[in-house]
Amino acid sequence: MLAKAAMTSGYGSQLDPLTLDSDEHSSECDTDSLTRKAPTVVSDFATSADTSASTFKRPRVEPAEFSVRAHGFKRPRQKPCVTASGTETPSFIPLSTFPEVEDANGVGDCFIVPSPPNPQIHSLTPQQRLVIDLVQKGKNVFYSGSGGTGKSLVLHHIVGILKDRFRDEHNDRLAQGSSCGCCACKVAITAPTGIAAIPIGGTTVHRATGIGIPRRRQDFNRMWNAPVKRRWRNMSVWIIDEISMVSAELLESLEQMIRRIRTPADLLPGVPFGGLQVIFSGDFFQLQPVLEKITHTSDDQFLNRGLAFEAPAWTRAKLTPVILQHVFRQSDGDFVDLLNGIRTGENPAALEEIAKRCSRPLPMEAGILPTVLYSKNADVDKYNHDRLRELPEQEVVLVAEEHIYTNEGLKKEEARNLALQQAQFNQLRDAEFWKLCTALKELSLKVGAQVMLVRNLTLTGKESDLVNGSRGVVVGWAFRDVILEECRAVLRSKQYPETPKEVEAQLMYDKLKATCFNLIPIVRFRNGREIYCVPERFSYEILNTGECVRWQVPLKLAWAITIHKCQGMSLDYVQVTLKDIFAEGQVYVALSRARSMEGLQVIGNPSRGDVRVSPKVMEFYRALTANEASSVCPLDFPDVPIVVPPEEILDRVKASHMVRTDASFEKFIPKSDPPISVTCYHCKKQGHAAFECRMRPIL
Ligand SMILES: Nc1ncnc2c1ncn2[C@@H]1O[C@H](COP(=O)(O)OP(=O)(O)OP(=O)(O)O)[C@@H](O)[C@H]1O
Repeated sequence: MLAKAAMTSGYGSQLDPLTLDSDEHSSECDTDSLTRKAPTVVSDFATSADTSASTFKRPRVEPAEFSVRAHGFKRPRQKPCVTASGTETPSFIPLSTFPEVEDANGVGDCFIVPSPPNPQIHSLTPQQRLVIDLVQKGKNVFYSGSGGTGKSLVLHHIVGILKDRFRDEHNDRLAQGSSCGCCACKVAITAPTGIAAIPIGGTTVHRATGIGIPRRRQDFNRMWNAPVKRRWRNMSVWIIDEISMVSAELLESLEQMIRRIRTPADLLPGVPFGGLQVIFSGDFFQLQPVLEKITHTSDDQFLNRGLAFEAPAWTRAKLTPVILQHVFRQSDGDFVDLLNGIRTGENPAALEEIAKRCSRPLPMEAGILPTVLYSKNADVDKYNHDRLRELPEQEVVLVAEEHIYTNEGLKKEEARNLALQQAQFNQLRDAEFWKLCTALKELSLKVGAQVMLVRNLTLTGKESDLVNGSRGVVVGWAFRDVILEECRAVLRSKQYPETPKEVEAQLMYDKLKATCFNLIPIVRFRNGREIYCVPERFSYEILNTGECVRWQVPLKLAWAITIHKCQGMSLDYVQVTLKDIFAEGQVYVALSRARSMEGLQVIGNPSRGDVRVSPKVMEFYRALTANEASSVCPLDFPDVPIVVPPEEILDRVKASHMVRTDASFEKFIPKSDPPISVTCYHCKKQGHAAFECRMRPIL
């Protein structure tokens, strides 16, 4: 029994026996608590077959009169796996047996690097190429541009190039000794939020640096934790996407810590970022970091203040800036100009103009309503919930199939081995992935539900026009058996080279056979295309530990989402509710998701006063484009107080020619040039020998 499946087994018990697949998975599905009548198969349902470009007929089942809460079933494997309680024996399924990780993230000891997009699909603009050239030359780069200029696309190319620069293969043994040269160990791909990190195959800045959610500046000392320290000493390149959401205080504190970790004590203060190549991508006109609420007034409190370019570390990094100019998301030049006027604050009246032109209700196209954007979570949840409830159809809850694969197998029946497996299992079980994965653990759908893809689909083995953010509507349900049979019929006459229809059938067949989902939603997209939306594999690997896998239908309800969640998305059919706007850049982020004015509706009578742009950001970009020094002064942050283990202090003390001044061995005075003011105390509170060491600001 697979471990994660065991964790969700409560849902695996509601499968209708009538819908069981005849293959080997079926026997594993419990059938005890389902109370429903047999669904009827309506074989000729496809009402929109005329508009569908699909190669498959879509026989539909009517889920009426039954309560379905099924599909995420325990999947049998050849080998048993450890449970949450550790009562079963763990399985060893080498990661190499799995297909390439599609949305893996760097966590734990290492980073998994995603495959780059096919470079032939897009020809890059000269500016996009320039960014890549600079990266290849080893420069520190900050590249920016308005929404839709291809920042994320360039990032994927950069990752591909770095993958070529460093070895592909991870060396476990060397990694222990801190010098594995594989790309995963050498490149930290990060973003400030999980939502932004997952699509680039990265991890959050907080997780990569091991700082968690810092409340006090002292919390940055978590970076001295041995594996984190080792990782950052070994790292060569640090990528931060959506840099606009990283605060100056965070960047400054991390830079200080990374520099100290990477610089031998006798060479302090060292070079910026300890010599790491840094690549920052983002648009400061978009969403900004959320300021911590001040709960108490302590000197040590971490407040997440300022924008990244206000950090002294930003100046020290000597970044080469590149501004991408060509907007790809929207093809209508007029719309691009209006959006840019709102983005930079130069033409706030553009908001009124867009609102006027886009105030009419959007027609329902192919049964699809536009996605509604709200600024607040509560509005979104309520809206989606209400809309789903209003639908008269039977609700079906698709429960994800989840698995944990630990790296450590049952090679030896040793207690140590089992303990390691348990530790790996615990780490995987607690991974952020389960919370942040874009595929939901439980997806409630009804016929008529407005949905959105949460991943790009490769239906015929190539990139399709159905991408993350594509809008659709659930038009029916199909039985797994029926789809499998259809696939078999197509594949029976398979020849080489395969036709797109055969590739599609094979991919669909494989995905269905890999899971136990017995009802598959049929979704019609805005372009009229109608598909079986079969489960996809979402995975997350922690190097040297194992892999978390979630199989789920790649959809989410899309009547509404928050503006913060939509940063980075392209939406083809969107209704923006401009009320309760509370952040700078929020109006621009909301409107610039739309691919065209035809697909945009604005609600709420906004006025030019609703356009809020930070004067600091305006000045920053003005100076950048004019190639002048910005008048925005770096903020002044006190240096991070360092609490390091004694051996670190002692190394530093020795290397900095510090002398002990008292017999109790608790206080040191440095004699170094440049002078570093260090005071070390025995840490009695923590009950072990640690020292607090205050260093003077190193600039
Ligand atoms: N050189 C190019 N040729 C063709 N299409 C491109 C090119 N660069 C980007 N695009 C397309 O433009 C769209 C927007 O790109 P992307 O999401 O990378 O923009 P972005 O700058 O990251 O946007 P945002 O700031 O809103 O996150 C995508 O569909 C992408 O494929």
